[in-house]
Amino acid sequence: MLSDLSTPLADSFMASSYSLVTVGFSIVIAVMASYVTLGLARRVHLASGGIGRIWWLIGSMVMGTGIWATHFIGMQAFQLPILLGYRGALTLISWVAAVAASALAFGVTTKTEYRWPHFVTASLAMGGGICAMHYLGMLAIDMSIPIVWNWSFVAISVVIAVLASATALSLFRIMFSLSGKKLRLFQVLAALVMGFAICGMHYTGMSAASFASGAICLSAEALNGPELTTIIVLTTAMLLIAAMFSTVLDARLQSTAFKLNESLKESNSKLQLANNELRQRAFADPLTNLPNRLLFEDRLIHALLRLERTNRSSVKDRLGILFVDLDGFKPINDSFGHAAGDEILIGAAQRLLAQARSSDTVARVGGDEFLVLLEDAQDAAACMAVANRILKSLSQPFQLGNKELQITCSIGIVVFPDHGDRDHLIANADAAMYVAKRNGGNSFAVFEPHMGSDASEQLELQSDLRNAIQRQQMSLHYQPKIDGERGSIIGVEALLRWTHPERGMIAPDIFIPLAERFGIIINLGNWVIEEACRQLAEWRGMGLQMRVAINLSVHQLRESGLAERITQTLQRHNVQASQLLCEITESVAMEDTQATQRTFEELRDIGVYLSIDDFGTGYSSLNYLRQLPAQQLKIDRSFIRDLETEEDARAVVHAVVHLAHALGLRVVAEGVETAAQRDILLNMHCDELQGYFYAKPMPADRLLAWAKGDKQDDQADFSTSILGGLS
Ligand SMILES: Nc1nc2c(ncn2[C@@H]2O[C@H](COP(=O)(O)O[C@H]3[C@@H](O)[C@H](n4cnc5c(=O)[nH]c(N)nc54)O[C@@H]3COP(=O)(O)O)[C@@H](O)[C@H]2O)c(=O)[nH]1
Repeated sequence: MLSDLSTPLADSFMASSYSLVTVGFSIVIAVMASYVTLGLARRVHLASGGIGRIWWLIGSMVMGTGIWATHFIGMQAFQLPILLGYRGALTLISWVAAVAASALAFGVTTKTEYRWPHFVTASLAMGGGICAMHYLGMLAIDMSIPIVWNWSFVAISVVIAVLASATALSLFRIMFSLSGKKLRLFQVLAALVMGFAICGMHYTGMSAASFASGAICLSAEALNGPELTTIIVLTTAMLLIAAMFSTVLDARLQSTAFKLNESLKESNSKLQLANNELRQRAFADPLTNLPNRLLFEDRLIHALLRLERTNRSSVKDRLGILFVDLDGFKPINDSFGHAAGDEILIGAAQRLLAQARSSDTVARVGGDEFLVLLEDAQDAAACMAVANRILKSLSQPFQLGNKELQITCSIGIVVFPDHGDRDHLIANADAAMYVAKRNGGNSFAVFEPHMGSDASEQLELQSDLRNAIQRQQMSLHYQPKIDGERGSIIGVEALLRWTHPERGMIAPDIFIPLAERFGIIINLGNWVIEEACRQLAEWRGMGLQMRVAINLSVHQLRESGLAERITQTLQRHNVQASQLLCEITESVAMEDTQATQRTFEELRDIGVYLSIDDFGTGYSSLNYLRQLPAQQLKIDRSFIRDLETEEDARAVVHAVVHLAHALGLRVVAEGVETAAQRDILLNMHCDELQGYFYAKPMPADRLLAWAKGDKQDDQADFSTSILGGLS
């Protein structure tokens, strides 16, 4: 079908017409080429490196070829009375121009950085490329009379090409941020606008050209006719189909890759969450959410490394560690239940955090044990200030429902680098804490070397201690107690001794705390009960009636069945219960009042005598002590030491003697070292006296020899036994 679309400029020009089908075909080619190219160009934007460059090359070829094909198909639709043909070289150059312009335009538009200058460059390149291709293509027609140009139409064709390209590229740019249906819509829109740019330019450009009547085409024998159309159509169609196919394939691959990537991201984030959870569990205490020992040690290592870096030339900065152990936590847990215990622990953790700075670390490292790492502590005084705040804060009552519970704590302090090397800091803080605890709790102690906390040494010692009984390294030494009125021996205190094969005699001050901490004290205590009863039986066989005092640890008090065990041991050795006296230090009695009360009553029931040891060192409630079925009160030797020099000490001892007598208790003074002390105590009507003035603790056989006269002149006589003298 032919249609006259031309506007002849004058009679001297040939009439022209268009085949509408071929025009339509050229438009389809232009739109399709644009659609495929935009898809490819999007691949360029999404892909990276070499792949992106390949897509860019293919896209530029498809677009360039599309423009070029649109032009030549448009030329096939253009009908003149003469046959037109095209010079090969210029035809090729026009193709190169179209491909190059497309390459430039898409190269710029697909860049991540895209501003106004990029937009203008791309639009000019695209529009200019379409025009260049068209007019080079027209130049390839070699006419005997040159084509006459209407320059206004030429200009309009250029404007159409540039503006439509700019619009198409803008739509194309928007496509980058879209997906799904919107993306397809914008791709179609951009392809239509780009198709309009190519065709609009071409057909406007063709209206600008007039062919003179009588002119002939000198290149008519070059590229021409239906063959040319077939070649163009087939090449273009194949190129478009191949490009479209590869775009779809790539889109699928990209989408699969995208999905894989997304699922990988999702798996990664799940993995990350799981990792965080594991980390949290590995490094945090689940009850209080505080760091656990592992995390504390890690933070400590880092803090020490930082400190070592800043202190390279001299000690400028220090760090402190506070070992905080709650006093009396176990009884609360036992009496009020674990839920109450948990609440106390959570509350204690919060109070500790409130006393620390945000740069400090508060960790829970055991049942009721906490560690506080004070970074940038200036000195021990700064740590002590924090310790004081903690003591104050923890001693405030805890509100549990309608109950008010009160606890205290013991704190051990170490300062690095003053108190030992990095590997022993926590052990040293622990040792200092233990000293604070043994001093009655609710206090702190700063580490001193004699606290003997060398961790490896302690480990070695405790392992030796476990075998000490079996290896017969344990023995009891006995220190006489002298009756104040009669001046004769009224009994002895059995004191445990450990003869270590390499270290020699180890003092109970060192191994008893170790035994308590490592759970060996029960065995040792049982051995003491057994040995004391055996010795009593042996002495009885020799005609000596003796009362032996043994020391009980808080752990023994808490153990159920102590009274039963003592009863069985007494029976086995056929010893009267009244021959055994159990000493419990005041602070132990106060630490676990329920256990003390219960055990004291059981021991009283079986007939064993009871004594409150080291009286005056703890924070006793006299009302509570009054309720304990004890027969004796032993005044701590620190008061006896100061009797001669300090009026205060005399006043205290005097008051204690009166108080004890008022409560029906006998009073024992320990640590009597001088005759003057003895005289003062006797004047105060102290019932019993014990101390180096009379005799140091000694093995049973030495005690016998000593009793038979192997002693200094003014020392007590062991010749008579007065068992039964106590009421
Ligand atoms: N749970 C158990 N504790 C025990 C047992 N055996 C001993 N211990 C406790 O160990 C602490 C140290 O005991 P030790 O080194 O034996 O010291 C005792 C005496 O030697 C000492 N003492 C006695 N007289 C004087 C004196 O005049 N001056 C002076 N400086 N020290 C003296 O006092 C210790 C006895 O104290 P106490 O028990 O308070 O009467 C000590 O706390 C023991 O209790 C055991 O088997 N189980």
